[in-house]
Amino acid sequence: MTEVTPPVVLSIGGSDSSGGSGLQADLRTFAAVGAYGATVVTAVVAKNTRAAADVLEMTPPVIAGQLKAVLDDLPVAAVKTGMFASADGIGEVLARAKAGALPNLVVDPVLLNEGIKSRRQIAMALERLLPYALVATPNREEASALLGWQVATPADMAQAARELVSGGPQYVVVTGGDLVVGTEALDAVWAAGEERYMSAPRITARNVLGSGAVFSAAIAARLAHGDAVVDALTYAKGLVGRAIQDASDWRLGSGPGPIDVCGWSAPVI
Ligand SMILES: Nc1ncnc2c1ncn2[C@@H]1O[C@H](COP(=O)(O)OP(=O)(O)O)[C@@H](O)[C@H]1O
Ligand SMILES: Cc1ncc(COP(=O)(O)O)c(N)n1
Repeated sequence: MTEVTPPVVLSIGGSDSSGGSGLQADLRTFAAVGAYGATVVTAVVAKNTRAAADVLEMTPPVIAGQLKAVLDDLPVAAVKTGMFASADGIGEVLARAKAGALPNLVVDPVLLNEGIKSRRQIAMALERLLPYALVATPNREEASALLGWQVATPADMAQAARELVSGGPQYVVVTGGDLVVGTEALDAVWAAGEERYMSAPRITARNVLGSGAVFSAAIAARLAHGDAVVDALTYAKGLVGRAIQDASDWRLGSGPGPIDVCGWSAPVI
């Protein structure tokens, strides 16, 4: 059945001037999944497909003002958080999460390496936000930073997911986009007390920019549509794989470019 009004998903994160990741990727993903996207900008990142040049942080009052404007008005059904430039910015989101105002919260604990002054403080603030998340989606490096040990192997990823669940979120996916295990793209999932892996064919592709953003945004969008969490995870895994595949011939920028979440280059069957 077609919904009359699309479900609203709120993305809280950074603007990526290249358009490949961050809020821009989230909005494309929401559109591709049939959800309406609202945004809270936490930072403006000057970057292209080669490197990030500069990060302009939004102040906590600016973040709080955007949160208030959206949450006072729109029927937000799911929320995704991405990049933050400071721990104080996360504090504003945490206050709303504690007040129960952020339904179906998906936390992608983005920890950028370039242009960020206080990575450790951001990681600690994200740890405080995680108990309010329904789903968390760290990649291996982010899981390592959150837990303080090196998440290397698939067994480590499963252990990391289990440890992060004990810190609060009900579901944790440790993504392994950069892990080469045979021909598989492997993610470790801790879901409803059970450990499992999600696996899909690994695509040899140079364009993988925004894969993590698309994955977590698709989860939030499907949750907004009313999917059970495991169904939303399965959907997102399929979508990101297809998007990487369909963008494999794209030449947008001279570094790793964006992925085809909208299916513009999908084969016509
Ligand atoms: N080359 C690839 N082929 C297939 N799936 C991939 C590939 N790279 C990443 N993925 C998938 O994309 C999702 C995002 O993972 P990842 O790339 O680890 O996130 P991030 O961008 O945060 O580092 C995961 O489901 C991962 O398995
Ligand atoms: C502004 C900004 N920059 C980078 C990322 C990480 O992107 P990904 O991990 O999905 O490639 C992000 N979520 N937001």
